[in-house]
Amino acid sequence: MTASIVSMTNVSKYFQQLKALNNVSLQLAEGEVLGLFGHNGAGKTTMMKLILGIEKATTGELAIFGRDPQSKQAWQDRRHIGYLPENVSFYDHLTGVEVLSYFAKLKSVPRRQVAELLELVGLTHAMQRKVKTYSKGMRQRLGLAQAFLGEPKLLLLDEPTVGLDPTATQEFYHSVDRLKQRGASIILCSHALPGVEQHIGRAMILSGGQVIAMGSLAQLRAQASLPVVIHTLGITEQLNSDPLLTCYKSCKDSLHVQENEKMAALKQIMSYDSVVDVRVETASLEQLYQYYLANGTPIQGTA
Ligand SMILES: Nc1ncnc2c1ncn2[C@@H]1O[C@H](COP(=O)(O)OP(=O)(O)OP(=O)(O)O)[C@@H](O)[C@H]1O
Repeated sequence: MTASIVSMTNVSKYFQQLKALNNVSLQLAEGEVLGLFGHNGAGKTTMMKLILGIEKATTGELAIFGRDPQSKQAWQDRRHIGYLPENVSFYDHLTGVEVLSYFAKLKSVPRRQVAELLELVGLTHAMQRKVKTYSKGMRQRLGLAQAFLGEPKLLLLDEPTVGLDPTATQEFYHSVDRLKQRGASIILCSHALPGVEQHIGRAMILSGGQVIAMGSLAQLRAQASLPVVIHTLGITEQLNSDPLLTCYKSCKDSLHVQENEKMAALKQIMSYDSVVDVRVETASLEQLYQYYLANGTPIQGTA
């Protein structure tokens, strides 16, 4: 078994009496993308800071690339970490290309990557302009380019799509997918849930510093037992008369069915010649998030 890129075992972080993180465990494998979710103050940024070695855990075990992030040797590993902080800020009087060249030098990354990354995030046209003239979205794009420098093996992205327009958001997720394919492990923290789900392997939901849900979306859906919604067209009458279909909660042309009953319901629906269309909708990340915030209980142990 390959070693985890991020290994956290029963990690807690206290700020005086406040438990910002409480008994959190995580094993993040190479090439895995974890979505980290939670309300304001849930502990997401604290977790990233512990992984970066900016903050020290109060209790618990942490290993990044197999090493304690507080150890002297860990500074070398940080070259392989890309970090986009929540509120990105740069030297305003420098141009875009100067800012990125500066970070490239700090990370010992070849200069050619600067132009490549500016192109990737769509800033080539503005690279000679001072950052103080950049819009919010342009600053965010520059922040992403900075995080992508040196093809990091571990990427920590705090609210990466804030301020990005829909095209830039899509391009950002393409970059995430590409880095993942090349083996990078990614922790992606976002309040903008729609659009995230197809790019993450697992989700962790934090509440008050504690993990209240952890797993793939399929696992979280199964645990939550949220119904699958089957939308139909052309069988309104049968939905109200067929006893094999009226037993499911029906709303106009839709049925609310438990996952394990889905195929039986679909077979029955398809037995009618008049059926024109069928669409199956599973619980979205947003719905799962709301469900676990309302019903989740703290999870202990290795995840
Ligand atoms: N240096 C600090 N000193 C004292 N308390 C802190 C410190 N850093 C964070 N906290 C507290 O720890 C808790 C978790 O904060 P954190 O920034 O990790 O939350 P978050 O999930 O990232 O929130 P947001 O979504 O608003 O960014 C909050 O109550 C916060 O006030």
